[in-house]
Parts: sequence; C-alpha cells; structure tokens
Amino acid sequence: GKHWGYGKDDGPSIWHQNFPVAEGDRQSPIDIMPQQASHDPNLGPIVLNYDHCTSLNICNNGHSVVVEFDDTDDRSVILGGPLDNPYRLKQFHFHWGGKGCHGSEHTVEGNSYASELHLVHWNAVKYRSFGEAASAPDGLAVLGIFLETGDDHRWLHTITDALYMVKYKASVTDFKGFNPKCLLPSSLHYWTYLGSLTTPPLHESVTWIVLKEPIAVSERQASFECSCSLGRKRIRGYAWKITSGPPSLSKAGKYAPPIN
Ligand SMILES: NS(=O)(=O)c1ccc(S(=O)(=O)NCc2cccs2)s1
Ligand SMILES: [Zn+2]
Repeated sequence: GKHWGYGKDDGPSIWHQNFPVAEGDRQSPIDIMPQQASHDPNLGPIVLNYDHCTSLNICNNGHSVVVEFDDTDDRSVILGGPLDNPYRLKQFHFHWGGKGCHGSEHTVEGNSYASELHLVHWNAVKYRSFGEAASAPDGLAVLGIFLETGDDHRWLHTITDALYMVKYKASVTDFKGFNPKCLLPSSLHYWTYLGSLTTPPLHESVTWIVLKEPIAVSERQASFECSCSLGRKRIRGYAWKITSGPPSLSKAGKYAPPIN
C-alpha cells in the first residue's frame, strides 16, 4: 500500500493526501473528557473469551509490533458492551513512547499515558474476511488499554523479550500460547465511541472500547523503542456520544493464568 509514517514528510498532518478519510467525522484517536461522557444504562459489561487463545507469532511491520492470532473460528472473542455479536481477536499491538515520552494515542483530559495496547477484533458474523470487515462501519472492535509506568509488569516481559527478536522491520518470530488476558487491569469499566483506525488506512470501522483503568509497566518496559517509527501521535476530533458501562463478569469468575 501507500507509504506513511510519523516523520515530517509522511506523518499524521499529511496522511489526508493519500487517505482523505483522515478528514472524516469519526476519526480516532480522541481526547476523552470523562465528564462529557454520558452513562448509558443499556450498555452491559464487556466479556472477553480468550481462554482458548490462539496466538501465532509476533512481527514488526515497521509501524508497530503486532502479535497475531488464529482467527479461523470463535475461540477468542470479545462480546457484550456496545457490540451486537461476538467479534474475533485478530491481533494486538502497542503504541510505545520513546525514552520517557508518552506514547498513548488516546488521551484523558489532555493527559497521555506511557503507552497504549490495542486488541483488534473483527465482526466475523456479518463479514467474510478481516479486510472486508475493516472497511465496514461496524466491522471492527478495538479494546484499548493504557499502560502507565509503575511496578514491573510480570507478563509484559514475555512480550518485551520477544520484541528484541523482532527489533528490525519485517521480522517475524513464533509466539504461541500467549493469553492476552494477563494484560488486563482488574476493572473492565470502559468508555466506548464510534471511531476509526488510528493509522492509515484510517477506515471509520472501529467501535472503540477504552478501559478506564491502566495497567502498570516498568519505566524500562514502557520506553521500549523498536525500529518502527515513533513520533508525534495524531489527536483528532472530539469525544462525543462516549458512554460508559459496568465491569464485565468474566465467565470463569477468574482469569485463567496465561500459558507460556
Ligand atoms: N491503531 S488501530 O488499532 O486503530 C489499528 C490500525 C491498523 C490496524 S490493522 O492491523 O487492522 N490494519 C488495518 C488495515 C490494513 C489494510 C486493510 S485494513 S488496527
Ligand atoms: Zn493501534
């Protein structure tokens, strides 16, 4: 596809030249203003069925480091909350900051976090492929989790250790048996709004579900810099129709420990 990045000549301020939807009216990320979020009593808890998780590999696509999953069936899905049906887990990736600078894409009252984790899911009930879902208004559901610096995160090590294997662009390495449930905070209270992919092709196909509670990672883990491009994030649009819902009731009542 068309080249893009975070530099002066290929960064967010010129993405609209190759991706005109950048000027659309449901572009992400946004600055979340909790007081302006309206509580929607019809919104139930989100449920994450990641127990029989099917991670495959970890790769660096030059923009981010991505852990990919086998999405050929409904073993790993997100449901509930604002979603009308289960959405299949396809991949997760991070938006890291540089040394000490804050890399989160969404902000809360103008404040950014050290990093942001995105778990990307697609609507396999309505669409036949990820690519088809990714350009449909109800095609994707991305769960956003903020990372803040604090204690060392016990399970993030497995990812940051693997990241060193894929430090240079277009490298892939095996990454089986990782259950992303170990990356979740204790509370699943969330904000949700209709938005877009935060990088090209910027499709307006994402139902965003952003958790209010961040997870803690150590300074070293948060400032991981892979060779993928880092740099200014794009703050777009205004949060509207943001609603929040109660925490989820995980089916097993507790989180299965990740298998490694
Ligand atoms: N930061 S984010 O979660 O909003 C994502 C940005 C891009 C994502 S993708 O991996 O789904 N690729 C999107 C596509 C490429 C080609 C056709 S669709 S997810
Ligand atoms: Zn992302």
